[in-house]
Amino acid sequence: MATFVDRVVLHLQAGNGGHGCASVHREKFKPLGGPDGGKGGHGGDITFVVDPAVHTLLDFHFHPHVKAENGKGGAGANRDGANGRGLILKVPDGTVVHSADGEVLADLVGIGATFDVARGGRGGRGNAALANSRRKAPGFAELGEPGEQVDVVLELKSVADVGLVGFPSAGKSSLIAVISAAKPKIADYPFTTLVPNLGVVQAGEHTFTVADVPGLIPGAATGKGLGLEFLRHIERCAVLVHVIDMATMDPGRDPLADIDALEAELAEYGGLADRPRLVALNKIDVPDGRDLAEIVRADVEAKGWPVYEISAATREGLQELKYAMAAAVVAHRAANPPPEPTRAIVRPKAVNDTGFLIEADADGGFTVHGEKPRRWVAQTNFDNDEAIGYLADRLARIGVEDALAKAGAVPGCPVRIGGREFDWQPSVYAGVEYVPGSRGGDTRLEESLNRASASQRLAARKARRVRFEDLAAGQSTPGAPAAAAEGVATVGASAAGADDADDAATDPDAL
Ligand SMILES: Nc1nc2c(ncn2[C@@H]2O[C@H](COP(=O)(O)OP(=O)(O)OP(=O)(O)O)[C@@H](O)[C@H]2O)c(=O)[nH]1
Ligand SMILES: [Mg+2]
Repeated sequence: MATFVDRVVLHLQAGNGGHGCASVHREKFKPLGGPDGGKGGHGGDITFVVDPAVHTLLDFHFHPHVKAENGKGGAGANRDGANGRGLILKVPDGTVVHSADGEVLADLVGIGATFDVARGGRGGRGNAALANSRRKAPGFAELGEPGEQVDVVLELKSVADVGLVGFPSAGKSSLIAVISAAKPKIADYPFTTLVPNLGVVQAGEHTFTVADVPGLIPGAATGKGLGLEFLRHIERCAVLVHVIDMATMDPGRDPLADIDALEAELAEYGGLADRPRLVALNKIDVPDGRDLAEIVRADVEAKGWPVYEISAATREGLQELKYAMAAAVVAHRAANPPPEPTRAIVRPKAVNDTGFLIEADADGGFTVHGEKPRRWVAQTNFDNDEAIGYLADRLARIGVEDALAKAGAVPGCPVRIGGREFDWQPSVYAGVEYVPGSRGGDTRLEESLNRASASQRLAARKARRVRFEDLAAGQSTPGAPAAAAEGVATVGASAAGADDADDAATDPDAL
């Protein structure tokens, strides 16, 4: 029988985005025909899907490193790169996905349940897409983003209808072997069963699954023996069957004490109180076994649970037990319709796509947190000055530069964004000359203050109009030519102002 693997650590790497391309269109008699670099394809995602044909996590055990395909790079003539193929990993029903630090990311129950676990990186834009009215022929393109890299722990909680509960060597594996086609290991030493065995049982027209799990000893709920392994698998069973050993020679153990000990562990684990119980008194074929069973039967029945005297060795009493199990499972199914497969699971990580946050570091530097700054840094080719300037423009536009200045950054101090470290040089990358003024002042601000205000410009325009009207009326004055020249200059200045505003409003990089 194939090894049953119910816990694996997986290292997942979604595909990287393809790089955008920087290319210039060339044609005869048209040497510089404009930018035509295409964008890179997106990297492939990694998704878990519950598949009915998969029963263990064994495949992942042998292949714990999984990588989806990268996006292809863009090319000239506006050719976009192909997207990387996504990977669909088939997992068994009842797989729980944990993050490396133990947080439950998804609980995959029901055929078809899916979970997008690692997202591929976005492809970079080519220089054709980066061109705008100001930057007509960008000599750079965006890099593709790296795909998400995550480590997860997959854990399989068996989804069986009936769980067999009992002390080690009570005969649980022997029972599942005789009522189903499962061939578990059976031996006369405790903890023979280390991982659960699942068997399919047919009773009349009903079919159900039975899980034989490792033996339980007192203290299991706190981790003794293989207790937690055992309890994890019992958690999802609809019906529990106590398998009680009628032939144990251990001093201090008797059937009722065994049941009480098992119940105490189940109660400590919690959440199992509502499961219907059956009691199978096993090994009645041994001398005294049958007598013992008859003696304790009444006491067990007093707990309100149906009792079956069986022998896994001689197969006595198995039919009644099988039919009783089937009846309990059918009753449970009728009361609890099968769970809807979880198709869309909201990713637990909140994606902040709006802003950024500045954190002061111990060494006098600053770290900028935020989805956009992180992504923009990842998209930047640091071998290309134009691309670096573009990054600085983008960061300045959402206010990172101002916020750093406010937080107390001084030129030259380290600023960390998306795992990279920069020396902060305000506005230099953006190509704007920064001339430090007096403390609290800024020469650029003073220049703009010297400009005529809107009301002054309006007054000048009115004055001009009056003079033109005067001219039209034929009242020539000696000051008119000078006034006309002043008017032209004013108009020119305001037109330049409008240009600035237009650029800022239509710049697609604000995205
Ligand atoms: N005489 C007799 N022996 C049995 C019967 N059922 C099981 N045994 C024996 O009891 C021993 C333990 O059986 P297992 O089926 O391995 O017990 P288990 O409950 O699965 O034990 P663990 O896996 O260790 O928890 C084996 O030697 C079996 O042959 C029975 O009905 N009659
Ligand atoms: Mg066993």
